Amino acid sequence: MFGALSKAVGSVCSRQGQAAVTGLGSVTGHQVRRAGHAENTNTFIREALAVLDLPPAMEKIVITPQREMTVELIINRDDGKPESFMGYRVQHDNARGPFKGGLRFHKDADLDDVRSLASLMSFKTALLDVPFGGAKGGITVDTKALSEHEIEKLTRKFVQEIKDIIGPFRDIPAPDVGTDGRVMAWIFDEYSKFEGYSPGVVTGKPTWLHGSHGRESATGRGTVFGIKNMLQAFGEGPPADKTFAIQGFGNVGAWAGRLLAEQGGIVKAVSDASGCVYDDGPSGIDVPKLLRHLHRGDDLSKYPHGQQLLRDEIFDVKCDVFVPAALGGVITDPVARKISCKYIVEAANGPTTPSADLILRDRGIPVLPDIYTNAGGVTVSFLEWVQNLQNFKWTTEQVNDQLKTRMDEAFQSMWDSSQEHGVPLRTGAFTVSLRRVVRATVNRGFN
Ligand SMILES: NC(=O)C1=CN([C@@H]2O[C@H](COP(=O)(O)OP(=O)(O)OC[C@H]3O[C@@H](n4cnc5c(N)ncnc54)[C@H](OP(=O)(O)O)[C@@H]3O)[C@@H](O)[C@H]2O)C=CC1
Ligand SMILES: O=C(O)CCC(=O)C(=O)O
Repeated sequence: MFGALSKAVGSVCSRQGQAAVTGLGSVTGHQVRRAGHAENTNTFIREALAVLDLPPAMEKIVITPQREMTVELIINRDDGKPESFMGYRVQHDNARGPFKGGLRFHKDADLDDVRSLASLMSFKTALLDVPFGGAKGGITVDTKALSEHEIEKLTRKFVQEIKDIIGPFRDIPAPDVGTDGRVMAWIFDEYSKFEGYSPGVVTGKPTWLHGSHGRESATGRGTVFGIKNMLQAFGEGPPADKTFAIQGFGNVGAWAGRLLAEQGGIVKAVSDASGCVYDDGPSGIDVPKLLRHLHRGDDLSKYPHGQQLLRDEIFDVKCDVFVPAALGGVITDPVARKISCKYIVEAANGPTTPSADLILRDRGIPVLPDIYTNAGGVTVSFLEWVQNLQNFKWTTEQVNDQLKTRMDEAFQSMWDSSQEHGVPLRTGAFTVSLRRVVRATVNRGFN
């Protein structure tokens, strides 16, 4: 086993030159179109595995999730009629610490989606070197069709069904698409009914209920730290005066947009599910004004300033940096062929398909990968969990400083590995993570 370990953690391998061919060459565009999201993630993992000289058994071990739970959730709707929903929790890997990852409430969430997102979590926590493994959960539900009371009942039902496999040292959920601090508070409350007062069972809670300062903004803020690091590494200078287009204007997209604008970045276009706003003026969209419009409950598609485009016309906007911050699988082959930006920064999880990724490489458009870009969320979740265990509260400045330090360090590791192996940043990121996950797995043993 120590032979395997030294192979696992040893340095470069002779196969690195073949990586692009070995990793993605075996996956044709046709296969990728048929494959689900999990297979897309696995393609990226396999490409990094081909760079590292790991024992062959490791491929199955790092790809296979440890546990997948599917539960039926029946609630009485407000009209008194029962309705059944499906919920999922996939625990991918816990070699480096308790399972960790968000909960997605969305009409298209399914087991395959959640499986892919769980796997990304294991490699994200490893890249940021926070002592967690990876998990993800979800419920197939259109939250826009449910009342707040119905969403609360559904959340509590979900906790009742998964309570035996979560816990502060077992598996710690957090927000993702369609969930927020309010949902995390219900999870904390429902779990505590069974196991006693347990703030550490979930992160992303409201700051007045054991949540951490800085968690709500953390993923967007981390994205902006990532953009700065990337621009600097490519010799471009700071974000000021660079142009941005942001797909998705929820928690992550809106925070990234707000912070970029504060730093002099020009946000030319933003979109959500309802449409796209575009402003080609010298200062772009007035982001605070747009946020005020949205906070009043008005649709983005009804924003009276700038120009209204169709939702997917955001991909046609010429900009320096395109930031997908919505759902996975949106950068497909046709999008990759036409997109008109210098860099893509994946604030969303899994936005680029493997075949589109190849097209972007051919076009020389660098991609800052999801497992790095959006890792600010889980990093501050880790800080929240630590505060919960200590029953202590840090200041916003302390949290944001820690976040910056960790995003900077992770960037350097990813960059160095990418340079060392002559591979794209995504493969560089996965090689760093895989080494850490495999080392922990092998050190802990299998008996
Ligand atoms: N929240 C977090 O801390 C983290 C989130 N992420 C990832 O970031 C991404 C966004 O998550 P988050 O901001 O939390 O989610 P939210 O639910 O807060 O926001 C999602 C946004 O995406 C928009 N959207 C949905 N479909 C489309 C579409 N087809 N085109 C354009 N916009 C669309 C939504 O629009 P509408 O409101 O109109 O439906 C909404 O603006 C996800 O990929 C998530 O996994 C990653 C790490 C942590
Ligand atoms: O904060 C967390 O624990 C996880 C957030 C998340 O789901 C993600 O990073 O994709």
